[in-house]
Amino acid sequence: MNKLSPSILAADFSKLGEEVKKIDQAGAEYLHIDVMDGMFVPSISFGIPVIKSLRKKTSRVFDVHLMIEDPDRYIRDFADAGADIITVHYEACKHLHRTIQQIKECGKKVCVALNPATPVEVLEYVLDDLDMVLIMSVNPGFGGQKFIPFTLEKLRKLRHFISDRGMDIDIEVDGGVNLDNVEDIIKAGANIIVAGTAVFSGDKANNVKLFYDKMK
Ligand SMILES: O=C(CO)[C@H](O)[C@H](O)COP(=O)(O)O
Ligand SMILES: [Fe+2]
Repeated sequence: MNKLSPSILAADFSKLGEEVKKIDQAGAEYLHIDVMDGMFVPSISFGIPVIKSLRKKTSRVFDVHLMIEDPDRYIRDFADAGADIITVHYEACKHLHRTIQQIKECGKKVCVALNPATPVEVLEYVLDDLDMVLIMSVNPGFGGQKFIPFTLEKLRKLRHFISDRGMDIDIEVDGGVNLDNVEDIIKAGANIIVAGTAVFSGDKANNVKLFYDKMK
């Protein structure tokens, strides 16, 4: 099933609770929460206290995208704050296998994100332990960037890589997704769609509806 995961990075932070309620009521099944540390990526966004307070506003799936160096230091804290899925970057983990086990020990779903330049083959030995793979379709760090076209081919490659191994795990795509490219992205193999700017600009509830119409 295809699902939408609106990225709150594009929301109005001065009324975050209301914005989250609006997209929840519009039917978005996931909430994409971008945590940035100013080290792995240039920006600093928000962290654990924000997730804790949002947890009181919605029971939707919290899809927490950690763009932080050495995420092992904070896995337990993000799990306790209310994350359902914890995504770590391949490029930010010194010992990826250990980090994945830590997330599983917290009882949370595990996702590994790959930057645009990272090949899908790096996941060979950990794929069995993953619930989802996140393909970055922009270089992480900012919302509102342009979708990088070669990542479509990468999505196709990953879908084959997974099915060749007799598996069926979620593929999430993140960065520059909009109503004009989402159908091609789904055709290429993604089934969890992150969209920030394209959901939070203008009529949010209608944008969620328009995405789900295209994602059928
Ligand atoms: O991880 C991210 C940036 O690093 C964001 O999730 C992503 O950029 C979504 O925003 P938009 O849809 O505006 O591109
Ligand atoms: Fe993200």
